Amino acid sequence: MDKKHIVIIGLGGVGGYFGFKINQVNGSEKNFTTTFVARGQTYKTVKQNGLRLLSSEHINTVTHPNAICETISKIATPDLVLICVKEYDLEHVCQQLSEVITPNTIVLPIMNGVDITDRIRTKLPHSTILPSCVYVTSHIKETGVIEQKGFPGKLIFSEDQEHLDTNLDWVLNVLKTSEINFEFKTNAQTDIWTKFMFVASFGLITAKYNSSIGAVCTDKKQKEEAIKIMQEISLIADLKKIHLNDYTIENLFEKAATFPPDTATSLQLDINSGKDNNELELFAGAIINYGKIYHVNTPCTAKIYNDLLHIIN
Ligand SMILES: NC(=O)C1=CN([C@@H]2O[C@H](COP(=O)(O)OP(=O)(O)OC[C@H]3O[C@@H](n4cnc5c(N)ncnc54)[C@H](OP(=O)(O)O)[C@@H]3O)[C@@H](O)[C@H]2O)C=CC1
Ligand SMILES: CC(C)(CO)C(=O)C(=O)O
Repeated sequence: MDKKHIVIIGLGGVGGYFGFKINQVNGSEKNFTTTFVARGQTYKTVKQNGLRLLSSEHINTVTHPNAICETISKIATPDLVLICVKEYDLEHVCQQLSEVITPNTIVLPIMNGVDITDRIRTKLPHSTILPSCVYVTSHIKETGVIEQKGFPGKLIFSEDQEHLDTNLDWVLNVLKTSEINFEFKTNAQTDIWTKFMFVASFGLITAKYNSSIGAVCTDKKQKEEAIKIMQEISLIADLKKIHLNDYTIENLFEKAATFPPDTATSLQLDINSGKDNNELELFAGAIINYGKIYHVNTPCTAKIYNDLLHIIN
């Protein structure tokens, strides 16, 4: 049987972490073929030196893929594509992917956001797309070097309700042999919205105060603002018939307490480092838009959205 071809697009915090794990096990067992897609200096550095992951989970810190491409157009017959980019790059990635995928390619986005699967489906209408969410604390330490801190990253994903006949056994097997901490579900919508509630509230507040997950848990003002954002999201989720439990907000603060207290969020890092792009629209923009659609007032999110626009501009 032909070896499966696994492609990881984006070697940042998330793609670098999960891509490293998948590739490292492949390095020793060679059960499948891996291609990394990276651009610019990341492409050059990883091509030359391999991908480095600094993590307490791995003693060997370097891994070399079977192939590395600078553009998606160079990928041939992928069986599984992990999309690990920021949301502002998603449209472009999907556009390019539409030229190279086969009818059997499975797409697994590993990103934040509640509408990622729908957005990919508009560009790749015939593909199997696995809805997911992820908890991990990892970032680009320097070009080609990813640093991961705290507990092992956790991926939660589900089958595609529109492609229930797609065989996912081999995908689950790849994740298992790669020692990736994952949960596979029939439906992951509740998990995706719970994660959204977590990252949108902690992301927006840490970005506004340039603080940390620990500070949002302990500072009275930051915690109150985070809770208000969570309540706004919870009202929207209710109207969308996404069933969050009565203790979700409490549980999310318990979850936050399991992160190293000084953990920064990805939104905070992007906004406070003055990057040209950030995921403010994915978080605050989405809450405000859903609020308009479902007639839910979102004053706290709107205020922080405006505060952050001032910081950015
Ligand atoms: N980091 C974290 O701890 C967590 C992040 N997330 C979410 O995961 C997603 C990914 O985030 P993260 O990994 O942190 O983002 P990063 O910015 O660290 O990495 C994204 C990478 O994708 C690359 N990229 C973008 N477009 C392309 C392309 N067309 N071809 C090749 N490479 C491309 C970027 O390249 P370049 O460097 O050239 O811009 C960048 O290196 C986001 O939605 C984020 O919110 C979720 C949980 C935790
Ligand atoms: C909050 C965190 C670190 C949890 O995984 C995250 O998703 C992000 O910063 O994007």
